[in-house]
Amino acid sequence: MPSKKALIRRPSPRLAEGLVTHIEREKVDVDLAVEQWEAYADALRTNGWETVEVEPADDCPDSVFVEDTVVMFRNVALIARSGAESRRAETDGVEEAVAGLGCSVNWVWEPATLDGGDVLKIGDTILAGRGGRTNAAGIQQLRAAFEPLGARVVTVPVSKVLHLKSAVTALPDGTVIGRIPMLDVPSLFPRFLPVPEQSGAHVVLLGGDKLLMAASAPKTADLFSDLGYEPVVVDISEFEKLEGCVTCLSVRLRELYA
Ligand SMILES: NC(=O)NCCC[C@H](N)C(=O)O
Repeated sequence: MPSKKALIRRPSPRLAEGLVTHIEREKVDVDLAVEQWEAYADALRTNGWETVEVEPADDCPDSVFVEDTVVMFRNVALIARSGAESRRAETDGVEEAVAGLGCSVNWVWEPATLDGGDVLKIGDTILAGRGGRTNAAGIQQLRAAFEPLGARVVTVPVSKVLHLKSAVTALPDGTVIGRIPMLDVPSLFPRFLPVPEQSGAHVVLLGGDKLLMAASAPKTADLFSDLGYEPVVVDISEFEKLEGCVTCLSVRLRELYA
């Protein structure tokens, strides 16, 4: 059944200790991050999404990036196993949250690793990034979990950015958006629209023509407006310092069964 719920998770007081892999570390203002997170959650609610808070994980600096902990396909949740060992404890509260919403729950098992940020769904096609956080076994387990439900998993090599979705996301019509220098194999994305800013590669589809996106990509917001979309802009500067983007701060549940 169609549903409009979004999992979110309050930032840890230890957010500033979060992992940084592909960019220089910058000082994170945790109070500002909390304000930005609240504004992000408000933007979801204002646009028709009921937010569901996963129990905070204060000892896990990166726990606000809840997208990495679980992949949803229909009402089935696949609990991830991060390629970053320091992030594995984050899944505990997430299992409870998705089970509480009536999802059927599966797990990624050792030796597989998979971060939700490496999984981009476009209709029933699931693009899976094989990169620093997701290994081949992780992709096999993703396939085993979701292909029997009608998904088709397509693997994409990722080496230049943290996750597949750091490089690309997709517009409501399925057009993949990103910047070519960030892609290992650009030809894997048949309908591709280059965007002028790296953080413009990240959109959360809010429904209809609305695209949630970062304030750091104003030229891309203009481009999307010109194409007939309605950008909903949030400032997430403190999360961007930790290689986060709009997509990683929530998990949308669009087909709950209950
Ligand atoms: N899906 C995402 O893009 N998640 C961002 C995670 C950032 C976090 N500092 C990490 O390195 O795991």
